Amino acid sequence: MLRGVAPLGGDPVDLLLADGVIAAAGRGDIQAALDRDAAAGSPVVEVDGAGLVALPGLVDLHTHLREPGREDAETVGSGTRAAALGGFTAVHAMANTSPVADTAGVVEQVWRLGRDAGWVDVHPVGAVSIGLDGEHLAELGAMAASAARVRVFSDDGRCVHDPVLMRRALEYVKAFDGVVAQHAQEPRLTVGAQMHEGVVSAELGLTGWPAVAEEAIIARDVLLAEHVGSRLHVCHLSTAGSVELIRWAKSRGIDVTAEVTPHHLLLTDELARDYDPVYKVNPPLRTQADVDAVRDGLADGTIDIVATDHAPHTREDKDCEWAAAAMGMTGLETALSVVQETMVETGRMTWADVARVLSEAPARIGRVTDHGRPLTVGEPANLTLVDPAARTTVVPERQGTASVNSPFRGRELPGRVVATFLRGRATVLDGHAVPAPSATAPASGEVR
Ligand SMILES: NC(=O)N[C@@H](CC(=O)O)C(=O)O
Repeated sequence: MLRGVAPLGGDPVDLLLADGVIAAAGRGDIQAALDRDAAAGSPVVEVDGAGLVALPGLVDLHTHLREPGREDAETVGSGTRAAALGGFTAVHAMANTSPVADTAGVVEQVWRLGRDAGWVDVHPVGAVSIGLDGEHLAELGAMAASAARVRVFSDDGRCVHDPVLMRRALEYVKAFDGVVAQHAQEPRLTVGAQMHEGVVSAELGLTGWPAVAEEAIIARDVLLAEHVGSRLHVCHLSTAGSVELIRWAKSRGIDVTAEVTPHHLLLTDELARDYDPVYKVNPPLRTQADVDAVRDGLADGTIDIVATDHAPHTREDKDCEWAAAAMGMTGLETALSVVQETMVETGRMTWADVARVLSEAPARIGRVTDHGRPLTVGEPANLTLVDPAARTTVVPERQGTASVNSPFRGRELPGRVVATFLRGRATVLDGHAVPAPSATAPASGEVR
């Protein structure tokens, strides 16, 4: 029973979660349902929701869980616990694992690990090309037909740079309503790239990653998507020019969606000046003009979603000189706070907009039908409760993720995830992770 929560920041109501769904909403109805449950001896957990905003459980279209292969950086268990702590109830696990998730066998393994961990629903992303080699199409149909029901395909970490392979992938996924999520990076324009190409890279003497390398691929791909009449999704869009291209493509009716990461909404390439590799990421942090453009694009709907690109790396891979360090930063546990700071507190977005970009739209793009739903009676009880008045200082060592490469270390951010519910069961209560009861134990974490 959630007392006095504010769905999407609106008027407070009581929500009764039972049998995996929102069983009742309001006041009088709830008391009658509660009395029935108490008489039946059902366990009742009460949450005082005063001051809390209720959002549909967040859905991440872009998470690196690292298992199989790099369990020293993250496992499906640690990564999905981090996700729950960040308010997520579903994540899409990227395919750049070892082995690569390019067969039905690997995607089913990741899906099963997620189900057994029980923190969030894990939807594996299938690789577009075998071994991410960019040459041979992977078994997309077999992955779509597997138990993991893959609908999102991506070589993320690498760009599908061959236009013929990209065209084939776009054509092929139509058969099962899939989508190709492109990591837009023209490889020839970014050989040896270390950071955004601009004033700062010139001053630091680091090889630049020019905006045009992203924009050239996006321009090509929206035209390919139009030509074959398929769905295209653009991963971690980062430049002002990319926003303009997506705006143009949408105005032509091209079926394209785009994501921006929390770090590209807040941080700039100026941070590279102290050569701390925690700020090294792909695509790189850009300029303030780019940050302003992606905020505008997200606010006006050109950019559809915020996706974390949670990319955990070990200390060995990050605590070294800039040029040798791996690219990527963690993000699951700070995403909502960064969106609150950059979009809500600046007056650009409401909590209903936050629900759209962090839950409803990513669920729709990934064809996840039981997440991103309205908070109304009869809907699956996948939701998160946020205290927008709280402020939290980021301490990576205290987070759920197994890696500590957060670019927000020491920064105070607004908002705190107080509770998360997956089909009515609390995965987070009072800001702490609540492990799933084993399959045989009574459902004591279930909230009524
Ligand atoms: N975003 C990153 O900087 N890194 C990602 C892959 C990628 O998107 O390049 C990773 O897997 O580490």
